[in-house]
Amino acid sequence: MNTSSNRKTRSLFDGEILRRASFDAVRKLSPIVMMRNPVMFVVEIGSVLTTILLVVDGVRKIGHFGFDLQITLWLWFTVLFANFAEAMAEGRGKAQADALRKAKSETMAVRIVKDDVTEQVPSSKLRVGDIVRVVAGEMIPGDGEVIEGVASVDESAITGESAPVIREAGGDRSAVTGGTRVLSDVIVVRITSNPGETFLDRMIALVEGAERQKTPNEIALNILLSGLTIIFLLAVVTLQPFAIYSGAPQTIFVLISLLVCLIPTTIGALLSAIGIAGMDRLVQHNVLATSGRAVEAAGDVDTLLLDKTGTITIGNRQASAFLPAPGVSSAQLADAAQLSSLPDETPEGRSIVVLAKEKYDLRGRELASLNAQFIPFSAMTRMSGIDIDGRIIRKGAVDAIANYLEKLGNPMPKEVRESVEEVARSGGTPLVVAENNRALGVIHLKDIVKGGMRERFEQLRAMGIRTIMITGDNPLTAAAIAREAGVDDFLAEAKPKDKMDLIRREQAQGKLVAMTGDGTNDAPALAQADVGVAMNSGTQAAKEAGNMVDLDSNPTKLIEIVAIGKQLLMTRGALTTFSISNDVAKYFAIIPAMFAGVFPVLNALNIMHLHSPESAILSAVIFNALVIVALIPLALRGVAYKALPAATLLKKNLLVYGLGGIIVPFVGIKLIDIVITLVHLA
Ligand SMILES: Nc1ncnc2c1ncn2[C@@H]1O[C@H](COP(=O)(O)OP(=O)(O)OP(=O)(O)O)[C@@H](O)[C@H]1O
Ligand SMILES: [K+]
Ligand SMILES: [Mg+2]
Repeated sequence: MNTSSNRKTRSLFDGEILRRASFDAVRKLSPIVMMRNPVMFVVEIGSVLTTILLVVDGVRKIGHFGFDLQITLWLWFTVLFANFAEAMAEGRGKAQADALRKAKSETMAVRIVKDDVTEQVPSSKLRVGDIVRVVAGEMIPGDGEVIEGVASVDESAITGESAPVIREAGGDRSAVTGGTRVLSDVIVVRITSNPGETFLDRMIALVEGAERQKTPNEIALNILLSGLTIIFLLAVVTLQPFAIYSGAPQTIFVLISLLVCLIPTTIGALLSAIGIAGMDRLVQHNVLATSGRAVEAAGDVDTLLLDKTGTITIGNRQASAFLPAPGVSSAQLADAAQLSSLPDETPEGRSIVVLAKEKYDLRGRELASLNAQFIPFSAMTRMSGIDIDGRIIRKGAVDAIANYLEKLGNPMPKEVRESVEEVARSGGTPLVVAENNRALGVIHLKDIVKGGMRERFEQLRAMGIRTIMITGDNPLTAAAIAREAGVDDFLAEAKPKDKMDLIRREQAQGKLVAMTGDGTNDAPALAQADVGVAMNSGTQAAKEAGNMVDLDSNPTKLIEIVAIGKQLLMTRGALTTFSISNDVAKYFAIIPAMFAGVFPVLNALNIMHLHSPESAILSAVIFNALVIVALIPLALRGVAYKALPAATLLKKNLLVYGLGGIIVPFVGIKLIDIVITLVHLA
């Protein structure tokens, strides 16, 4: 199955989506659903009232049936058009959710009971903590973390990308997703989510919009719109006594028409569609956002933090050379490096074992037979090692080993520092190896910067966003990579907490911070950031901490995310402006129509020269409904975004949507008036 073809080719106005949205528009008439949208709920109540009155008047044979019927119908259309807009926005996500459900097929899993004992269980029976073995050709039965082995995996079911990806134990590429397929080799996976709570389940709920919550901005705007609605409701209600007093009592149909024309129905109808369409645009870019608030925050981001390994660089750090200290042979260094790396399940550790084997013909040793204690790597200590037969071997980041040796009273020799600098200047990661209290030399870990980084960072700069690389690596390596990738600034030798503290400092200055990362050591920072984008290739912890996951694992995806966020904010602003200003014209259509009979001077307001009072009111109501439909494409696609200063954009939008909002209805209402007059005469 290929969801990406679905994702990328299904147009916004696909026939099937239109059909489904038409049904949904009717379904959404339920008052329980409508109540979430106060402006449109008022229109619905108005429609119900006019419908009842229409029947009562019909039975009693009073009123202008033709006019009243048309008003009633157009009021219902107004509500339906609003529902249709929302349903259209949900449409593409729903279609995508259907496709994803197909990937959720039941498979049989091989669960490891203990050591060599395995059993077959259906994937739906797997629970958190279960260990399963998956071999080439099989479907991965649930979300989990690879704890043993390396494999290439086809993740197209969720990413739509057909190129296989590497998933391996130990490093930052250890997370696997249920429903994806192992293409080669064997991996052992620890299951990390229960059935019904998997990534695929969450992804389905997300694209379908089932979990969508209103953002604080939307809630604030809704309150403002409700306030306006109440004010206009009071105005219309108090108008009637005045109208009766002046000898021109108005029918309920006319009063409700006036109310509906005055309240901000355009934005009320499109607000939710704008938000959903923004989230959907992200999905089209292979980004899953768990919070709408994060999408809005993305529109205002000032600072972007990225980790180095696996985000800016490919992240497959491989040992490429041993640089021994004076008086130490290469073989001796390789031996110690290999020994300390035998139980080290990180990609770095495994590559050291391989290099030692290749270069110095050191045999892979059987660890179990040796009486050894392993010290695993952690981002806190930035070291790993082994205690074996009285030998204490450590390897790790330069400053970590330097401190360690310092404490043992034997500082790192100058020659080792020189090797370190040589490796670091080339952008490689130097790992220093120490045995007992002595530095044996340096391992050169090679990594490469991903393609196209420099151009993308330049784009971010043009958008006014400052990029900072943060890494646990040493300052020299960091500087080399920062220069090559073209980031604005960097922070080296950072522990997980330092990453988080840097974000806090930026936020304390009132800045909105985005963070992109993949490792467990990035998780606290991803959680602290306003926009936390985890790479899909990253660890489970990183994916859970962030509020977005990039299925393409592309660190510069933030460019698109920011553009989509800005576009969302601008679209909402533009349509709010348009909505409020386009209600002005309707005032000029309806008020003269209501009172021209008793106050001929009000005819001066009838600048559109509408045919009759009835056609004037009807035209305004029809325009009010049709403008919703006319603006659906804009609400769904978003207003065009260009990387211009905020003030310029604001000025331009006020001109287009504010002034446009005042002029367009005058023309529109006049045209509708001409058409209905012609139809009546015919
Ligand atoms: N298996 C290992 N054993 C010992 N030291 C290691 C091992 N792996 C990495 N290191 C050292 O620890 C440092 C910190 O690693 P960490 O994973 O925290 O950050 P990083 O991957 O270098 O950077 P980033 O945060 O950008 O991903 C590395 O730069 C390296 O010097
Ligand atoms: K209106
Ligand atoms: Mg990392």
